[in-house]
Amino acid sequence: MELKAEHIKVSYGASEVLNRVSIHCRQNQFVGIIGPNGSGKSTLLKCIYRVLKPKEGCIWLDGERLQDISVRASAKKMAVVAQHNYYNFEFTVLEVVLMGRSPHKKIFERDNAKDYEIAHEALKRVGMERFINRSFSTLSGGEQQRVILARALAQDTSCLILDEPTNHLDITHQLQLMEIVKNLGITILAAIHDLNIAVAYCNYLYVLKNGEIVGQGSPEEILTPKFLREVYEVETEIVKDKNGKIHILFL
Ligand SMILES: Nc1ncnc2c1ncn2[C@@H]1O[C@H](COP(=O)(O)OP(=O)(O)OP(=O)(O)O)[C@@H](O)[C@H]1O
Repeated sequence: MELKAEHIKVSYGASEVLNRVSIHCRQNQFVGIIGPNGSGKSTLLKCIYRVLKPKEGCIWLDGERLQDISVRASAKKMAVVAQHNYYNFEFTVLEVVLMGRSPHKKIFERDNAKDYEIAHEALKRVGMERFINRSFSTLSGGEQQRVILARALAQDTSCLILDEPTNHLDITHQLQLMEIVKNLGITILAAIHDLNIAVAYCNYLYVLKNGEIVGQGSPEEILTPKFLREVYEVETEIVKDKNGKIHILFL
């Protein structure tokens, strides 16, 4: 699926948080959004997954304007792993993952054997099948994050939006999540803090600072010590490993 955001403007009261931000995720590209705290990454993603309505600008899914598509129809195309996941009621892990199936069902249609199979498979993929009957609220932050990824996998979409997906995860599960997501072979848009994770998995990066895109390109093209100094005010050294992949050392 192709995803485009054009000239997105968002303000909270008098303060402008996004100023005419445009991004383009081509089909099956893994696109990262990086940038300092408060630069507007989550706000941009929230506009895309319909939690926020931009003041100006337009979002396109496969050439259709998001505002012209029903929420159910967009949920069939786009799944979300957000930063914070709260439920007001007690749900088991299985119930949370089954929620991923709801865009595919009619109102009041019950989950069927195929839905259960898909949910089990998704939980297995993220290594959470043994927690299937646990209450979601009793899980650790990292376990919850993996269940939310399972819910997104069960949604079976051609686009996945991730807001700092590795936040709560230890290094094993950070890499596991990124590998799972990459291997889906679908369009991915992810806000990522860890620059080395972004380098390792993204084909293309957008850099946000103070609500504006200040850089874009492949990680190798844009992540230079000079650019990182300008954006993050840190000193770095870029090294290449034996496969030619770059790694950022913070000095
Ligand atoms: N509901 C709100 N009301 C007022 N200001 C808000 C609101 N939500 C976000 N902001 C502000 O908008 C700016 C952008 O926030 P956003 O969460 O998009 O940044 P971010 O780049 O995702 O940050 P982080 O890396 O810290 O998660 C911040 O200055 C934040 O304080």
